[in-house]
Amino acid sequence: MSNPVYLALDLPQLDAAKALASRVKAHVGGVKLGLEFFCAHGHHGVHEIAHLGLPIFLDLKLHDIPNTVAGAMQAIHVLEPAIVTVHASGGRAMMEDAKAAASNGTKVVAVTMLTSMDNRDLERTGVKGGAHDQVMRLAELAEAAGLDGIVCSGQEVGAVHRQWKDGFFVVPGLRLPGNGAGDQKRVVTPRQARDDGASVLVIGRPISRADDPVAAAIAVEATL
Ligand SMILES: O=C(O)c1cc(=O)[nH]c(=O)n1[C@@H]1O[C@H](COP(=O)(O)O)[C@@H](O)[C@H]1O
Repeated sequence: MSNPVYLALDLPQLDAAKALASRVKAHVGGVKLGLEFFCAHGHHGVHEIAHLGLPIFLDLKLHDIPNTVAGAMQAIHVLEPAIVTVHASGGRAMMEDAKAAASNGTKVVAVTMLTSMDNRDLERTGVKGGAHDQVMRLAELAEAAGLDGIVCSGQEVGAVHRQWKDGFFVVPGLRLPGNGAGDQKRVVTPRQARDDGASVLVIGRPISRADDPVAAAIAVEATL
């Protein structure tokens, strides 16, 4: 099985991001370029990282009216991303149009409830019922809209996987014992997420901020 770990390159400097990705390349299955990277370096930055030959997960978390999201999807065809994110809370029509506008080779996945939120945070946004209910509800909506899968925490991926057998599940908020959680609140280990059905394991700071990122990537790989 190929390595399910995607390294989140949340770094402000393009040179530093390129250097980090090329150092850990042999120990990850792909790289994730998110809002910080894309706002700073745009298409040029994505092309630069693509030269390394790893699959690219473009984590843009699109969330707007259907027409605007579809337009954004078309504008990134040229980057040939393996995976792109939209927000499930944008609704069914937005997700349908996002999928219709994406390239055939791109998986479109919907962010359900950010791993940086707990039940209290969710309730403050006006949503009752807790993380499990919210993720299950939005996963059902994403599946009905024809998306490839969702993003959720490792605490919900087992239940979602039982309900959506052939879904593609992206799980961030992963930590080895001893790693600081930082701003993440719904955290599990990479191994637990994989065993519960995650297709992709997103890991950033435990590797990118480690004293020795290569050793940290190897340590994650060794647990899988
Ligand atoms: O869509 C994501 O990738 C994402 C969704 C989510 O709910 N939580 C989450 O942390 N992420 C991303 O996953 C990465 C996690 O980074 P670390 O917490 O440093 O491992 C970041 O790049 C986040 O943008």
